[in-house]
Amino acid sequence: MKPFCRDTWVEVNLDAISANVKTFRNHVPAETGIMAVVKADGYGHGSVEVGRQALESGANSLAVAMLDEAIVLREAGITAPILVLGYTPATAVEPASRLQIELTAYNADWVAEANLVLHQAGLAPVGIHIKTDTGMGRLGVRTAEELLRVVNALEESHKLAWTGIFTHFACADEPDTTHVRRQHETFQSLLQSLRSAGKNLPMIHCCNTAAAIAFPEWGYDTIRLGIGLYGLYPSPYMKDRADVALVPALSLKTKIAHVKTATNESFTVSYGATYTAQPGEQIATLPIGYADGYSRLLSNRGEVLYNGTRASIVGRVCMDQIMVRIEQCTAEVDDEIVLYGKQGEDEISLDEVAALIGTINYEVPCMLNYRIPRVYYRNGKETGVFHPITMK
Ligand SMILES: Cc1ncc(COP(=O)(O)O)cc1O
Repeated sequence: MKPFCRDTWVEVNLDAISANVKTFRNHVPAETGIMAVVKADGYGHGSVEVGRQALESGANSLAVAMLDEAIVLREAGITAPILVLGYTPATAVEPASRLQIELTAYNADWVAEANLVLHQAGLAPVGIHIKTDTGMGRLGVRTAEELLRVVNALEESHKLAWTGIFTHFACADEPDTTHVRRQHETFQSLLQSLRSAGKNLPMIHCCNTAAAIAFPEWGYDTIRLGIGLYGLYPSPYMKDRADVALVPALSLKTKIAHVKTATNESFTVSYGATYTAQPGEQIATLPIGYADGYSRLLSNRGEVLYNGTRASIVGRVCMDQIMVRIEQCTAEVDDEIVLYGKQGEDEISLDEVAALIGTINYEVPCMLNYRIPRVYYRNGKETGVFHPITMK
């Protein structure tokens, strides 16, 4: 029995994940590792399968946004180092010890509280990466004094080990490098302040995909590879630079559920009757909608691929279905449609969809939710399916 009952699915090309890891492997210095960022369920691609493939292809560790995401990876049997990049409440740190997951810290009081929680539970020490805020304005210490306080608190702790220090860039994907260079200089100054205080520095990292592309020499001990892992560029500017050739890994496909031909001038389509089909137009109904994470902003604007050619979305995107106009009028039920990805000589890229709905390519795959199964391919063959609705 097929593991899903609706013919709408995401295809993830694991060969693309592998190729993208190897591209960055060759782009950054040999001594720089690769930390594959698989937060948000692998940017919508599936964190377990993408994480496994990235590690097999040369990544050294994984990163996620929250401890819950790291637990999923450990429960799937992944034993590689995992770093939680976001905030973890001190009261919630026990699983990080039990499953040996590294956490991020930037506050001496948090260190003391987390140390007490682990001490009272009699658990093993947890590795901690200190986050510095050099200009992202999100999480992290901002001054050398704060930083030294956190380092000293970690050194006094018996249940937390200082294993890394990092920062995150806000504008590394832009042509004007003023901000990113200023952030890197601030980061270097903070690192130097610790060396001057006699501290030996653990793992150092600062590069996201954009900085890894533009400043590979800032790789330090590892880059944190997110969007580039999935074959997407952080910005149009980074794509135009063409420093690295990336292969998009995700496609979104469905099959026609119903076909009809407009018979008269009053043939309106979808809620609000915002589209009137001309007599003779062929309208196909597709089983995907905004409740799947396919944006309603594509109403009367988006396009899909049928038989290698474009078909316009007509009418409003519904919760579970959309309608498209088939120009050749040759469509039949069960014909395959590509919503994101390639078909024939054409491609509907995530960049194109993101521009249409006024967002960035990062958000488009992250929107695809639990209702859509992920089907994985390697060497052109299906290797597995993960369907959140029916599988744990
Ligand atoms: C702290 C942190 N680090 C790294 C990333 C990955 O960024 P890209 O997807 O742009 O590579 C995200 C993030 O929040």
